[in-house]
Amino acid sequence: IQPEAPSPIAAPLRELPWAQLNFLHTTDIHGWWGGHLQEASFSADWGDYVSFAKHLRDKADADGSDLLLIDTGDRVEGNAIYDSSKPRGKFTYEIAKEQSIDLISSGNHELYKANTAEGEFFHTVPDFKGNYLASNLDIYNPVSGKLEPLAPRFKKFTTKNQGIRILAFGFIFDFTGNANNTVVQRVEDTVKEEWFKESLKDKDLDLIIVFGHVDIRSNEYKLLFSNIRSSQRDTPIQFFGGHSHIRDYKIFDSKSVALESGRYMETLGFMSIDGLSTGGTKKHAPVSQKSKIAFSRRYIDNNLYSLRHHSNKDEKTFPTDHGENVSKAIGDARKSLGLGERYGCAPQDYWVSRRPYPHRESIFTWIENQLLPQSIGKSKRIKNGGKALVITNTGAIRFDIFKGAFTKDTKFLISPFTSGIRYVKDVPYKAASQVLKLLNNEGPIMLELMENNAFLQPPEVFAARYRPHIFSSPDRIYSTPFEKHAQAPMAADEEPKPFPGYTTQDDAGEDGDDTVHERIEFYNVPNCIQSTVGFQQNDFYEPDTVDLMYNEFIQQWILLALEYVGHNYTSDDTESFAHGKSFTDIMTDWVEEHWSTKEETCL
Ligand SMILES: Nc1ccn([C@@H]2O[C@H](COP(=O)(O)O)[C@@H](O)[C@H]2O)c(=O)n1
Repeated sequence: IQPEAPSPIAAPLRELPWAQLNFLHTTDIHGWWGGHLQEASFSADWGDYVSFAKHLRDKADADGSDLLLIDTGDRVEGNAIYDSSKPRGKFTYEIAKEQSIDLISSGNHELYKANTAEGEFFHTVPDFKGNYLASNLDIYNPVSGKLEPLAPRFKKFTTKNQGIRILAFGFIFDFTGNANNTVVQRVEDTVKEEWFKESLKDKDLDLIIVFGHVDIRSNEYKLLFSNIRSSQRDTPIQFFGGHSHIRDYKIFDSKSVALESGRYMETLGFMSIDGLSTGGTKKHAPVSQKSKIAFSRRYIDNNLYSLRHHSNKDEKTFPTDHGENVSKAIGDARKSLGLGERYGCAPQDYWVSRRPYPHRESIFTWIENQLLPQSIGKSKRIKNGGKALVITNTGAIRFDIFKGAFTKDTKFLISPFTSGIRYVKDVPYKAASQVLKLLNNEGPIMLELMENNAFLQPPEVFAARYRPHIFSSPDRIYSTPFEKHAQAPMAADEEPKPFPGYTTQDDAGEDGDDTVHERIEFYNVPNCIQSTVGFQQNDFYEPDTVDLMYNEFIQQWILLALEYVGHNYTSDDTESFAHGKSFTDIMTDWVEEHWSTKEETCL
């Protein structure tokens, strides 16, 4: 645990359903190696995970069962430890490789920029040699220039204790936003490949694992399931997914299920299978002689109260030397990056999706009404009487702002990306004012986004397209007041009481979370929000033209929307605002100017 992390809090827990074959699954870590330093529920760090996995491995060795660790990508971008280091990712690879991961794959964030994909090639792939799989991902070898698989396409192996013979594939969804040094092959094309069909002819298998950076309810996994099932009629198939940042579990058929394990080191997904055949040479008799296959899942809140409980350890016996060294290395990296540097004090909480939009506690309402108008309003063009519409995608904002200190750490949690703001000058207002609607409503742009597997909302919100039940209904707004610090210390004889946190509903019911929590509200937000800048309250007439400004990440969709309303602009018609200053820096400057750093407002 990091020295500044809040202490773990006692809570009612559900046990881990330990079985013949067990898994720990992480996904979408996005650089949160240090855990959450403002939330007790998720305050354990990567070093604690190293200790936890060691205890569970020992347990498996002691009772003759097996444990496998899986990570399904998006390890980078989203936390100061990755994004504020120079070069970006300087500490990430060294920290990640301290965990012994059995199956690992790439996410889309490893591929947005060419040098991040090269980071995989030069670091993560060799660090996890033999365990990194890339079933549908190629890279132009940075040394030879030749296109080649980033890592092996598949792997067959036998588990250490039970002798379970496993065939594993590591996929990424049909991502189209990658830099041009990688090639993602669509899943529908990959399943037609000879190597894939050939690998499925193997009759000496006890289990197939499909893991990857893929929403477990996506068309890609649907297709993989039907394809594999048609040649392996009876073999159990275990899927692990990611990308949508949520906890979820899907049942495909009586012998096939899928687990997705959240985001940002909040969740350690636990999965177990009983009743598998064991065709390999096994060192131990099967743990249980169940003839029927049985799957179980648990989503572990990543904090020391949970981790100690599930490993049957206490404060003294839980930390291993290895784990403590990893925690120290994370702490040293954080210190060297100066992440405690304070830019201001947030006067209140601002939420991504715990409040509806618009709302005075919505982070998007703050950006729309204060941050963007006040920052862009200072520009010469606006001061000289110009007007602008400024559009940004909600998915660019990655996390909530908590009342109190806004530090260098906070800056990158909220907005880790390097994108600046660009604009098209003097766009006819009639056209410019239709763009937001086109980006947000069902229609041609939305169809294009879907076809490109691109999205502009936060991933958790986008996940609702397959799971509408995750949204709160608007009339629940204040029915369960959220109190961040509701976790009162317990008296020694008191039973732990539930406090707000994850309350997951999945295909197996509502008992998946290891910690019994009270529900937190979750609201929809649009693809994009828009600020109007330079308009006066008493403006009577519409302007003829405005500057149409936008987060550069969404340029292709802005230009497409303009084309749809009859105005063809190309990227040559666009200019960068403030010499390409990133949105992240624009936000930080605003915070420095408007939110006092005085100690007493930071309590
Ligand atoms: N440079 C970037 C990269 C991504 N986004 C937005 O992030 C969302 C996707 O996040 P995942 O972690 O699920 O890959 C999506 O809304 C993108 O629009 C961005 O704004 N800038």
